[in-house]
Amino acid sequence: MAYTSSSLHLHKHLLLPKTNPSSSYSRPPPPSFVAAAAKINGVNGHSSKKSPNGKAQINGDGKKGVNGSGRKKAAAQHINGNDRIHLSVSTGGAGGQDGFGLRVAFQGAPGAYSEFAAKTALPGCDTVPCRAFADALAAVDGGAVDRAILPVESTMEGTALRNYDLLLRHDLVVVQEINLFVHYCLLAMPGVRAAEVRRVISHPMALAHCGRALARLGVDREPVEDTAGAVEMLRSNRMLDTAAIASPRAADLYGLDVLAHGLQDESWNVTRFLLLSKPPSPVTLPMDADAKTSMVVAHRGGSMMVVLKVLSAFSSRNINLTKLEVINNNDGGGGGGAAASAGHPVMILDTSARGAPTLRAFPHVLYVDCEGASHDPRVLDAIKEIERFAVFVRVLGCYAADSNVYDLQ
Ligand SMILES: O=C(O)C(=O)C[C@]1(C(=O)O)C=C[C@@H](O)C=C1
Repeated sequence: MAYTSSSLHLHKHLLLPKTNPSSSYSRPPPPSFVAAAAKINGVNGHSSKKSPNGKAQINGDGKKGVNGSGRKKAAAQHINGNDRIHLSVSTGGAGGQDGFGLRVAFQGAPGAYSEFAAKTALPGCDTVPCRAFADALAAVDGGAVDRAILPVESTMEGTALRNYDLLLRHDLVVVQEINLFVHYCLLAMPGVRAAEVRRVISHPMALAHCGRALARLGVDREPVEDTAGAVEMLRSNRMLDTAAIASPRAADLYGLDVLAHGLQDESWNVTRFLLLSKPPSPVTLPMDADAKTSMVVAHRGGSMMVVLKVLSAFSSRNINLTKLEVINNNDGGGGGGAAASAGHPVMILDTSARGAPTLRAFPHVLYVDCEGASHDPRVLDAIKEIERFAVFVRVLGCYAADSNVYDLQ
């Protein structure tokens, strides 16, 4: 196989006992957007807070956003339960720490999970729907918006390699992480019964996450751009033999019936999103903050030895890793792996050199997230050590560590 990827999922929340969120799905969702942080036992002990955010919003294309129904009053919590960090974060430029005045691009129609993640990160922001993730990243890169939100991994699928591919091609920095609990519902036009459904449409990831339930239903599956886009399509074409997989919020937003809750094969289904900005990072963290640093390391191959050296660079300084993904493309010849870039080297924008940033091709790459800020001398030393044997290291961002998992209940 030309292109392989293996990951060590070191996310703390994956190591913790599973809650059973599906138990609460039998009741309909509350009418308002209330993102309640499900605190993860024993991780950081920080409590979550709620802050009012009742702003109705219309996105640039005239569509209503998450809070756009006019009757919705959003009560989203602060993203960081840790006051010390939260209070020290400044979003820079326009907008306060809750994101008021900031425009955040997301992929999908209003009501997509990505939009909820953006509103969880920055409750006061204005969300801007984009057709594709590439459009969302181009929008922030080009200055049309202030931030973009990107799903980068999920407990069910691992790393979203296509989205990493996109991220690495841009000169963007990670400014925040958000773990969102993703529970899927089967939505249909009002009055349609489950027995009448012949086809289910949704984002490919959602269809994959609900494979067993869909097999039980014996329906055709059709991928579309995003979950909320599926709902919108269903609604505008008044499809009576088709259902969509999307969030209960999307059902509420578009006025559809929820035929079934908690459709995902695994009850514990969390997607990790990154909030991206143009550099320099508008977020400043104090030296002693609980922070994370994300980086990409390109090397000459012989991966397992390199992996050991990378692990040693961190472990010898007592630095914990929260992610390590190994990407190898051995022949560069367009082979048939499962990843978006199967058979192709990873393209990374090199912003380190003087002059214009250049796109460079690397067949052997590691995606690494470590605990600690990029200005922490221990992290700096570890990176320096890695630079001695790696071909190239790019720090993708330094941000407040947030191991909470946010739920839309
Ligand atoms: O389609 C959406 O609603 C999205 O926000 C995208 C997306 C993804 O790409 O992973 C986000 C979270 C869910 O896992 C399903 C789909």
